[in-house]
Amino acid sequence: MTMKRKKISVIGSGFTGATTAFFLAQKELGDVVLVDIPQMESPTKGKALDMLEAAPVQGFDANITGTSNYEDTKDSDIVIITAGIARKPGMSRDDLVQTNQKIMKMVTAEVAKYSPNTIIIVLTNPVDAMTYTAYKESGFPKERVIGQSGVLDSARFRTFVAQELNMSVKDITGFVLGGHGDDMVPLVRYSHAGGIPLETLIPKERLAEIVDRTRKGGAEIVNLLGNGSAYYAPAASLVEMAEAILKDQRRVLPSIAFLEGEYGLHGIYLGVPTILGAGGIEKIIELDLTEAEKVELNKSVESVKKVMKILA
Ligand SMILES: NC(=O)C1=CN([C@@H]2O[C@H](COP(=O)(O)OP(=O)(O)OC[C@H]3O[C@@H](n4cnc5c(N)ncnc54)[C@H](O)[C@@H]3O)[C@@H](O)[C@H]2O)C=CC1
Ligand SMILES: O=C([O-])CC(=O)C(=O)O
Repeated sequence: MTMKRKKISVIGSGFTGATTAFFLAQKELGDVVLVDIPQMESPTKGKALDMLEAAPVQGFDANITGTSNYEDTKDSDIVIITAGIARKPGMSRDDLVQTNQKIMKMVTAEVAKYSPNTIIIVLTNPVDAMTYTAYKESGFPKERVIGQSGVLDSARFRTFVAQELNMSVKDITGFVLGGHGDDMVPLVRYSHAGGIPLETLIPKERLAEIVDRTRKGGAEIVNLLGNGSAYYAPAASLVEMAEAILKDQRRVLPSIAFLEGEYGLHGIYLGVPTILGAGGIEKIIELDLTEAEKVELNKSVESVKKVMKILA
């Protein structure tokens, strides 16, 4: 029996796109096609070749190519969209909406034309609204258009908790609900260290500080970098989602999913716990929320709706 390699296209060959391409190849999840605009074709080809030349040293079997021609993305199993501008210190993610919506529309149209059966994962900010844009523009079923925020936000939360407790990050779980903005909702009640509820291990005030740092985790990196936003942890998060889909793992991961009644919400893309498998979002998991958590979630929903109103 011959096993065909998977094909993964990554649109946008900037910091997040290039890093994602490299992680995908290192994990041998498939052959990677890295796409950018024609003016960026040469550096995109250069990055792809440079990565490919790491293969003999690191010992991975995956082809990586750079292009500005969407024909090269034909019949992708997964397309990851990172195309667009990133924020600079002092900006919010929402300040990117007008520019990135235009880019998202153009990119999605090309992606859908050449890979009508693919699964799209969106990273571009403001990601809840951009995932909605890709959904509308592609005409794909909602299960096949997914956004990335919760894996990253939970990873930040888990990092800070592991540091606080001086424990392995491997044993820390976290759950972040809502939009990818400053009022995201890290669900402490559903977070554990080695199966032990965090609330029994960390004093309330410290937990509140960790939640606050998580909410501002993107801005913390933006301020440190000075000229761009995070890319290693975002790329790692995209790859975890892509792997769950490509290998039909049915992982329980937070994704930005289209809600039609879940959590009492309709017609909005928002970060919720999901099962990711071969079909994309196989299931949205509804958690019981306390009244206080509901209030926090609604605040986050209002922020996402405000950005969605700007969409043309
Ligand atoms: N959802 C999340 O958790 C995260 C989202 N982001 C977002 O991801 C996006 C990308 O970030 P970076 O890679 O750091 O930015 P970057 O500026 O390094 O790369 C963006 C790339 O997109 C390309 N691009 C622009 N228009 C395009 C088009 N029409 N077609 C194809 N490519 C196009 C640019 O030429 C550039 O190479 C930003 O919007 C950023 O805010 C970044 C980190 C986490
Ligand atoms: O903060 C940003 O602009 C990029 C991003 O979404 C993140 O790192 O969480």
